[in-house]
Amino acid sequence: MEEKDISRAVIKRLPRYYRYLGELMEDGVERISSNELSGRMKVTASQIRQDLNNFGGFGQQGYGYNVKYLHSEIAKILGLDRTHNMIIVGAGNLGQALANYTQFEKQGFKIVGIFDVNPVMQGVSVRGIEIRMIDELPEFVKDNHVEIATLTLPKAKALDMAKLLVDVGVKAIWNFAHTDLNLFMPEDVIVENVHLSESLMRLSYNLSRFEKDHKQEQGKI
Ligand SMILES: NC(=O)c1ccc[n+]([C@@H]2O[C@H](COP(=O)([O-])OP(=O)(O)OC[C@H]3O[C@@H](n4cnc5c(N)ncnc54)[C@H](O)[C@@H]3O)[C@@H](O)[C@H]2O)c1
Repeated sequence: MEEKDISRAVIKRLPRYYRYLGELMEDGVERISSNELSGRMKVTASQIRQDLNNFGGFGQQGYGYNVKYLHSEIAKILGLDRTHNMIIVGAGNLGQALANYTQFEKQGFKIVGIFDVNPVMQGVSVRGIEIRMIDELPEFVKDNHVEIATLTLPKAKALDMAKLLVDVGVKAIWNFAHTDLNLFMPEDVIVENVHLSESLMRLSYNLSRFEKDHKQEQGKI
């Protein structure tokens, strides 16, 4: 399958296709046309065909897409066809909430360790995963083939921690601390910054716009 030159916009949409296809599989649906998928996802059928054609076209005229096949091909593209060992650094509210969420494991992201600097937390378990102290981290990363580190620690500590993690062999950082770590990391370190408040700001913008439009509509009557 050709995967080169897939635009970032398409890659960004793939997780959503993957989620819908997973739901279709759970419902026992074996094939789906781009029109049906379009109805469910509220994306135009031509956009769906265009997006999925990037990968050599999974669809067949008059047959539609084989849901299971498409799901597994997208999984391969997204690297979900294998397990990724992951640790959480910062075992506070957010770190523990992420550790308690079982869905990541189902998608192949296995939380193998949780780390913190607060000695009070040493040995406490979250969903059966023991919280360890940072001094154990370098050896743990090497021994457990840790690929991804989730950063849920204070912003001021994030960069130093990221550097330490990279030094001991972590390849990817899922960063929740409010700093754009990618700007400070070597290019071969993969960083995904997550800012829930940005999502909330988009919601707020849409809400304000809706209210404004609604008032204008009322003004016309
Ligand atoms: N990106 C987002 O959308 C989002 C949302 C909520 C919170 N946050 C951020 O996530 C971080 C955690 O938030 P929280 O509410 O869980 O805070 P918290 O205070 O409950 O937890 C932070 C934890 O990090 C630990 N810690 C401090 N220094 C450390 C170090 N050097 N190494 C390892 N652990 C260390 C603390 O002991 C504490 O247990 C904060 O930076 C917060 O701003 C981001």
